[in-house]
Amino acid sequence: MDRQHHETKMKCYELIAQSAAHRSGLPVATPGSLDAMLQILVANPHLLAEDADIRTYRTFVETNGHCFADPIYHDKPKCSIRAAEIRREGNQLYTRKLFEAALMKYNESICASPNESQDLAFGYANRSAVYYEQGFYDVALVNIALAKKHNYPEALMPKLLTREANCRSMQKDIRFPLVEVSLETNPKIPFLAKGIQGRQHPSQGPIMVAKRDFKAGDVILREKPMIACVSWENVFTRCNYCISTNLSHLIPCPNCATAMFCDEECMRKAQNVHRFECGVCAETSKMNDFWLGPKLFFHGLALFKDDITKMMKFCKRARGSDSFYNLDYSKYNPLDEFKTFLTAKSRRPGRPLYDNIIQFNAAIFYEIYMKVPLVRSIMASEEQKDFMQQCFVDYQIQKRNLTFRQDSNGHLYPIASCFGHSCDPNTVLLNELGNELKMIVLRPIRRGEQIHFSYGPSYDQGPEEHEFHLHSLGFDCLCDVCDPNKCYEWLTRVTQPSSIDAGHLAVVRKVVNDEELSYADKLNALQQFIQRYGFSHPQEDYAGVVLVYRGALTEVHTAQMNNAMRRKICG
Ligand SMILES: C[S@@+](CC[C@H](N)C(=O)[O-])C[C@H]1O[C@@H](n2cnc3c(N)ncnc32)[C@H](O)[C@@H]1O
Repeated sequence: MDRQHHETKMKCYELIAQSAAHRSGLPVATPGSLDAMLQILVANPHLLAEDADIRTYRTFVETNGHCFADPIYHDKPKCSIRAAEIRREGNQLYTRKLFEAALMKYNESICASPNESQDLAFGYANRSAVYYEQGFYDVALVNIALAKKHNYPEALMPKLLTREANCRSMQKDIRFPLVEVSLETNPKIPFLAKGIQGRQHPSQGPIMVAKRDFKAGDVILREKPMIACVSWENVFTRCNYCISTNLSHLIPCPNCATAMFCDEECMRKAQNVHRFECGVCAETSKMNDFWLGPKLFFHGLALFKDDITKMMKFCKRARGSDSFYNLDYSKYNPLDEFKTFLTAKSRRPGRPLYDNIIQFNAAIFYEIYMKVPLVRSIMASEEQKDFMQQCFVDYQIQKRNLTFRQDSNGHLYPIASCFGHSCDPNTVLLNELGNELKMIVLRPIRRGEQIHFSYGPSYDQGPEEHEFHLHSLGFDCLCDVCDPNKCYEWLTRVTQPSSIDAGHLAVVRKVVNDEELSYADKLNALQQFIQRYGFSHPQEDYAGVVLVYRGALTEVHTAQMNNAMRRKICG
């Protein structure tokens, strides 16, 4: 996905360079794709002109709207016939034992089922069959309960009851190792370890620095997103509110066929923003990479209790903190956080062409959201409409400046965003399955050192892959590996002769490869080694162990997330 984006962008830069030749008659790529947008921009130079403003883009979208929309993405109403059709596609995948793909279809079918229809019950029952087949009996039981609650037909009940009885007899207690480290926390940011401070770096802007030593394995940050949205590919696999990956127990929005939630609580919390997009969710979620600006706008509007005049006044004179790091999260105030979002500073340079695409997208979003009666009723005057569209642009640019890319879903993690990037990071940021980020120390960090993680590029990816990921950063990396003033010294240290005990290294390798040993034992052995030989970083042997440790942490994290999810659903 990332590579595809990168290639598309590169292609467009080439196109721009030869734009004179391309100004007329460019073939339009898949409607709605980034590729298509870039081509349209090149073919319509007035959109790239300096005086092009939100009205220029709005007029263009109003007159040409039909060529941006791909009809498959249009929101469809709930419908029994369609739900049954999608379920049948799921059944075919199930028969071929393509369980994950089958689950996605069952979720889509559940979402398309009219409220209280038997299709809903069939969807849950089929989902239980997948989990039964895979041996996840507790999750299967939750889905059987959902099917029963939603009028599963009496005539078919015996089959479901037999599956239920089988699940109960097979249920086992499954345990995963825990690698929690509890550190004293920052009094103002209770989800960040104490002893980490913001500081200005001459070339990287604000950075985070250790004010005390940290050990390998220390969990220094656990953060939930301020706001998040799922991409089109994930609408039937992730919660629309908290973006947790969740194939097993998503429940549908009662009013649309696109949004799903973990449970009633996520559904309730989502309403602040979802009520503005219910009915156009399919259209908005296909705009990969660009939905966060509008989402932040509606998040803000909800904080002002839908009073657009009040919000406009507030935004004109908003004076917030220049960094989320300075907020007091122990007295969490979403309005202060929103204000900080508006005023926080970042050093990311502007990207002219990319900003044009954001303008273009904002105009398309404007068209889509104005179809929602609630939005139309609030945005009454031209000034209010312009304000909304301008916010879509500004918030998207601001979001891009403040954040880092982790996956294809959109999110804003205020505190994690304060940390810089390094291609030789001393922490790892994990959020494989869920919405919560966890920052874990990979190797000893001494007082005074910068704390960083990788936004994507990492020196161990090999030159070509590393180069590719560096391109997608959107800024020139100045970490120890890439900064021309530092890289020679870094390389010299990599190739220095090993100063670690060969016997100890052999023991660690043996422990890691021993299939009889638990993850907890392996992590323990790795952590002790990494801690003891911290001074040898980045020598090859040492760096190799750190890499293995990073992989093991990721695996254990995934297992923990699965376990946490099972506990959440199964009690
Ligand atoms: C998410 S912010 C990180 C916090 C931050 N320094 C800031 O400006 O808000 C990302 C921005 O930090 C800067 N940055 C982070 N890591 C960097 C690095 N390795 N080299 C150069 N600049 C970096 C870039 O300007 C980037 O756009």
